[in-house]
Amino acid sequence: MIQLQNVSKTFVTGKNKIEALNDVSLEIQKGEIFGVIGYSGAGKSTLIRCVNLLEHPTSGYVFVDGTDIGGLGSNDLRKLRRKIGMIFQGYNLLETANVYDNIAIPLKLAGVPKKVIKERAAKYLEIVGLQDRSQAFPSQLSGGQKQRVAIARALAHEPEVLLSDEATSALDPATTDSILELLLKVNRELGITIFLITHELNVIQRICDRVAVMEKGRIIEQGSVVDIFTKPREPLTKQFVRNESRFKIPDPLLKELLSTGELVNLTFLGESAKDPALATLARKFDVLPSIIAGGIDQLKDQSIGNLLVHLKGETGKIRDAVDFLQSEHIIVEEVIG
Ligand SMILES: Nc1ncnc2c1ncn2[C@@H]1O[C@H](COP(=O)(O)OP(=O)(O)OP(=O)(O)O)[C@@H](O)[C@H]1O
Repeated sequence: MIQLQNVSKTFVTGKNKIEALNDVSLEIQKGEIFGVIGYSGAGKSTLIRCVNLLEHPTSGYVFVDGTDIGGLGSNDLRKLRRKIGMIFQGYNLLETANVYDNIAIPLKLAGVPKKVIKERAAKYLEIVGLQDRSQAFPSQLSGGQKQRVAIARALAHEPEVLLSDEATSALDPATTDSILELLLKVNRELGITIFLITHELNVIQRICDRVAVMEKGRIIEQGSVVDIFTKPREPLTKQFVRNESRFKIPDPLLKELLSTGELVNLTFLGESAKDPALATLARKFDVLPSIIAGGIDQLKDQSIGNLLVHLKGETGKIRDAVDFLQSEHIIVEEVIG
């Protein structure tokens, strides 16, 4: 649906040159939710803005539905932009217009007939759960409701793709969850492809199919959300994943546990969650496992179990036990002090 090929973007301000994007290549499939995660300044906003040419790449190509959008004239570009809706962290609503007009005015400017405008406003306000608030002004709405209006406004153009620029970053956790649920509904029920950028792993975890990690204008790692969660390779990816989902062991406890055995993080996926693997360690390998901590991460379509386990036994036997766990498709990571 969207392809970025070797996209670079350099901003020149006075004597300074900022390489906001450096040779970025990505492919977003039709119907998926694709997220880009990175810290502030990584280049995420610049990247997403290249998809609808709010920002023009310095070099490289952007294809939407097979069309090289860099080569489009202004008329065709306007048509293409109708295929692509966008929502923002700051909502970008017209404060002086009520909810209905926030949806209706852009449609009117796009030449949509009045009757269709009415139908679409009703339809999409219902989808976002604000059918009763069409006469309210943005100042009378909560942040979550404002984002719902912005989503309805974007959907009312019946786009194929929705771009989301940190849409939940200004919202509290419960409201974030409800907006993420809405984005999932938009993806599943309306079949809209979603390309989002965020600095919150929770957003990636809850709704994305695939993710790219961005640092200093480059994509440093990308893959399915499950792979990135279970087998992060790059230090930054590990930092995102561990901060969110791994156990923080107090130093004194860590020292004590390491002085009496080995400490391993076990990650269970799918079928491996059902095997009585830990019981086997004691029976077959003479290794005593003690569970120190445990948790479950819920991803979009599956859950991942995590256990922090202390293994007590002879070193050779612990090695055999770890080999056995790996043969059972459990991901084993040694915790070192
Ligand atoms: N219009 C601009 N002119 C000059 N520099 C810019 C411009 N837009 C972005 N930059 C610079 O490009 C780099 C990437 O910025 P960008 O906003 O894309 O990052 P980001 O990952 O989205 O971060 P944030 O979440 O803080 O916006 C930064 O160093 C930023 O200062």
